[in-house]
Amino acid sequence: MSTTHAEGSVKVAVIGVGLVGTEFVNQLLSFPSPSPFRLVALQSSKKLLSNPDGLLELTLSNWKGTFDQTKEMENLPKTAEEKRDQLHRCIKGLSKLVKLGQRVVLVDNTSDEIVAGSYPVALGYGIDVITPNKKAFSGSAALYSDILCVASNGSGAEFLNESTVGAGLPIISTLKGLVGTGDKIRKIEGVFSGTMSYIFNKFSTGEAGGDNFSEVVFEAKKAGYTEPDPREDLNGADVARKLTILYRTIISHAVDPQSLKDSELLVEGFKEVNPFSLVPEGLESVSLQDFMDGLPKSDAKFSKTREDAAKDGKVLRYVGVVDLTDPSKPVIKAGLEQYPKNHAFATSLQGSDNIIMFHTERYGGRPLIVQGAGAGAAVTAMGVMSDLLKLA
Ligand SMILES: NC(=O)C1=CN([C@@H]2O[C@H](COP(=O)(O)OP(=O)(O)OC[C@H]3O[C@@H](n4cnc5c(N)ncnc54)[C@H](OP(=O)(O)O)[C@@H]3O)[C@@H](O)[C@H]2O)C=CC1
Ligand SMILES: N[C@@H](CC=O)C(=O)O
Ligand code: NA
Repeated sequence: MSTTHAEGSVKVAVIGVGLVGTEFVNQLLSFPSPSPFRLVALQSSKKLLSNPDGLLELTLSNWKGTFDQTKEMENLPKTAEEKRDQLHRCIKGLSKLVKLGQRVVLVDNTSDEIVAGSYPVALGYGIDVITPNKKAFSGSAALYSDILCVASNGSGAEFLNESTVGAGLPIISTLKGLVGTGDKIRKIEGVFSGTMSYIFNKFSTGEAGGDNFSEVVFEAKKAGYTEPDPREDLNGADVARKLTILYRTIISHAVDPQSLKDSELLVEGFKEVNPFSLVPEGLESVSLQDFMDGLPKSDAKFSKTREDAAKDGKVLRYVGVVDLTDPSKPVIKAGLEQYPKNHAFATSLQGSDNIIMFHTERYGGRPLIVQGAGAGAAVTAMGVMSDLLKLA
């Protein structure tokens, strides 16, 4: 059945058609008619499907086949500079639709730094940016403040990044609601990694014995919870990125972006957080395959840590904290902690669940808590779709 489109529909250009991107396009094309959205471009690292008049006639049942059959781009960009130029040309092409008075959204479903670095260009052309990609908001303060400045300079374009923290869970929107209405954040703490949650919910139940550490890591990868390279999860970088995003969302609220200093925004982003790493020594820089092959050698060490905690009646959980109790000395940290078996982090989490507690002035001694699946294609794409709905 063909989809009809609402007058003045939002034009959507998708970059990144992997796990999350594929599910996102499925959700977009499942939207009931008349759909407020119209796909105008689909791009992977090798293929670009677009139409000079800006519209793609794709349906839920034919889009994947059509994209798979699309020929690879000629003269594929090789260097970072070539990739950036190619991307900027595509964004400039999209800006023609903006000039015609249409709302255009770039949906970045990659984990690519170069794509993330192009957000100021897109926003500058009046193209909205929606993404689950954490790179732009957790990297250098220079890029982050560029994004804030361009987004506030009157082009009317917005950036929305709900799925960068807690996947589809309403974490960013809850935080914006709290700070936007004048509440004071004292501390945000919780289990922020779907991968780490899955691993420790299965690996450390408080009982002796159980699966090997490497087995549960491979299961988390197979389930689509990990980053393309699971070391990004295991070394704490992914949690550090999420904590950086939350911290920056708080401090950039209601402040003129021009007045924010890079030092306030963490000059080097997540690299300043220094999380505890679970990647065994010697496997940090080897190929992904060598890492996977080498991980089982550390199983005994992880089992010992689990048994030591179990002897004290405790379980292991990987937890992150943004502590603003003293706002002049923010503390951002992430690491492997031990919790009693009756603690909320031990009893209430299953699968890839995240649990995030907002301790604020208004909520007093009983924090506002958001909990649920924090990784996986379906829930992540839902968060991206829900951001898109805010613009429709
Ligand atoms: N998986 C999850 O549960 C969650 C993921 N996220 C985030 O969502 C994003 C996507 O994750 P996921 O779908 O799992 O990752 P995948 O690796 O499955 O997909 C990423 C896609 O991006 C494409 N890509 C990479 N670089 C470029 C580029 N320069 N231009 C065009 N396309 C490019 C790749 O194309 P090709 O195949 O051609 O190489 C690939 O298909 C990541 O940023 C991740 O952190 C956020 C929350 C949860
Ligand atoms: N790899 C991430 C995916 C979501 O951000 C995680 O495990 O949480
Ligand atoms: Na979220």
